[in-house]
Amino acid sequence: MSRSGSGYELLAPAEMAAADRAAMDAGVPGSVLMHAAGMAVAEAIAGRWPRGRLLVLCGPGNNGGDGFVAASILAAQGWPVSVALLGEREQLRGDAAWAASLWTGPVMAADQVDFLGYDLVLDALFGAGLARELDGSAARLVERLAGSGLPVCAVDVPSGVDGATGCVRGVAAGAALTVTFERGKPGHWLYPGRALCGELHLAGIGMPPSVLAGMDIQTWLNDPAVWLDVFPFPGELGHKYTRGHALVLGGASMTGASRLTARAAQRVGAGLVTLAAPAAVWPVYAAALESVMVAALDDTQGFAKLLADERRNACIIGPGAGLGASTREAALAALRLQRATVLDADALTVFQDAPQALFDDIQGPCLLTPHEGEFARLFAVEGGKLARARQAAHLSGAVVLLKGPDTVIAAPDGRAVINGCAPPWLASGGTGDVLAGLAGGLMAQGMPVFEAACAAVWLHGQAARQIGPGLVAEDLVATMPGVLAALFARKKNP
Ligand SMILES: NC(=O)C1=CN([C@@H]2O[C@H](COP(=O)(O)OP(=O)(O)OC[C@H]3O[C@@H](n4cnc5c(N)ncnc54)[C@H](O)[C@@H]3O)[C@@H](O)[C@H]2O)[C@@H](O)CC1
Ligand SMILES: [K+]
Repeated sequence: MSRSGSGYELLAPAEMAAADRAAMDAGVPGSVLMHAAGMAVAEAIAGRWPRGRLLVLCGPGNNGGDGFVAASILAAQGWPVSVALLGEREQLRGDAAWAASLWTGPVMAADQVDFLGYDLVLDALFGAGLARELDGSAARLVERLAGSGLPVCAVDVPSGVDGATGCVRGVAAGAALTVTFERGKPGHWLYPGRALCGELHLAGIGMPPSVLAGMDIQTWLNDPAVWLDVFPFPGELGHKYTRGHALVLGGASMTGASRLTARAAQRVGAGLVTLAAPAAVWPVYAAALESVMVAALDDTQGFAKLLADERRNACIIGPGAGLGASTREAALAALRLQRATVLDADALTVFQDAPQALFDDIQGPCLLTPHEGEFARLFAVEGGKLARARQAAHLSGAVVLLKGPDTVIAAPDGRAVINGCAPPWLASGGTGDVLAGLAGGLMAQGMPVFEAACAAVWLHGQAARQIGPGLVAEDLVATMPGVLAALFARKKNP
């Protein structure tokens, strides 16, 4: 899936509607925005497909209005265009009624549509105004569209996809191309909506920049623009003691996991990394690690004792840690001392019986990195992925990084980022351990938690893209220098 256009700010449909209203208040008529939207759709279609028989499906609101505009423009360019309307023409209101008046050809009733005989469909049924599950004639039409096998261009979102959540409300037909306006929406980047959008094209429609600049945007696509300003680029006068000291808890049996974590923390720039492991397995770790220091833990309080040295300013606990008391004690010790703390894997599950006890101790900088299973063990929250991550951050007081193909990072203050750069070959054992190490390594260097989490996810995804299929977790660590070099170059030449 390729994505064109610029812009990493995301607006939920209700926010986009508010922007539309503000633009109108600022003196840009809705019809002007709608004409620009329809024109952008027509241009996108003409730029992508050879001229062919086009069926335009218009809905009862302004999404349908965009469809009427695009139909009129393409017909004037000589495209054979047919238009069908879901609903009654007399019921159209405002800008949509104006747009329909531009179309002088026949308008079919949606239930009369026969998909045979067309080369392409423009789906302008529902966009930002989707308010409930599709049912009845609307659902039947979208089901028939999905089953038609025809290529689809969707206006704003594929009809039935909720722009706020990416969830399908009833039914939706996948598009080859989705043309949206001014800013992307969370639903373009959250699955299943993301897969249903096909290629995403972002078109400007003349919204005054002051309108968008005046919005309190809280949701972004993961992009260095969100966090580059606070990324810890090493200073010329820096030395290892100024670049943080990450302390990683090693487990008694799954020794590879925390080694990956420690190496990732090093690679991303932590000045020093110590791996603290039970004394019985200390030789395993010590033999496998050179520049990572290995400390032997003789009891469950050992980790807390290591934290007495304040220079150990960040902790990464969980990968391969095991579900015993030592993992729990280490996590609580780090949190109580308000060290920058990453809790991953076992360090999340170990609190499943009493998550509030964990949340009560989160007073300082803390990142939780659950996958969906671990998340469900800690948080009884419902809704789309973005809303659930936000609620979890609010409830716990930690930044929550909810993993998956569309990883969401949410901060307790309401900010959230959706990641769009993780290829599917990242889904393999050990990659999460590397991610925890990258985040913790950045936090050790003083990067704020939310931005560190976003940067870690981005670096992880970029490394995976460079490696390609066949990736194993170790490759991510080895690829990090090249990814960082490209990021450093971007910092110099933004
Ligand atoms: N001036 C504007 O507001 C602009 C809006 N634009 C377009 O307008 C769209 C938003 O327009 P609207 O807010 O009118 O919303 P939509 O056109 O997406 O949908 C609203 C209509 O659908 C009906 N509806 C909602 N959910 C339904 C369901 N499940 N089953 C059956 N009917 C349902 C509503 O009753 C209403 O009639 C955007 O997606 C974009 O395409 C663009 O033209 C840019 C300018
Ligand atoms: K649509």
